[in-house]
Amino acid sequence: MALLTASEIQDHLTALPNWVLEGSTIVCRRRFADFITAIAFVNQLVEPAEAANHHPDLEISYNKVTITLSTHDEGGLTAKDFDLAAKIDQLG
Ligand SMILES: C[C@H](O)[C@H](O)[C@H]1CNC2=NC(N)=NC(=O)C2=N1
Repeated sequence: MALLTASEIQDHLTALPNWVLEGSTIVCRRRFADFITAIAFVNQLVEPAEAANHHPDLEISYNKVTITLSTHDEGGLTAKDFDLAAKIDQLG
């Protein structure tokens, strides 16, 4: 899958306001009531990630989850990242 151009990335980000561009990745930071709720959210990521064969990088700090997406195989952002970001935005 082809790397997106800067202009394509900006268009996708406009449609996904919870995500920010950080280097060659997009990042979403979520805060939950507590650790259990944060982990429950992380568990919800498994199904869409496996279905897409596309996996987020995750950082968990108590009730905060940082989700970082990029296409490792391509070394940057592709449509796969924005497709998964949109699915993640639908999760609780
Ligand atoms: C072999 C396997 O299809 C690849 O390594 C997949 C798995 N999950 C992946 N996830 C992400 N984020 N980027 C990839 O390039 C990637 N590649």
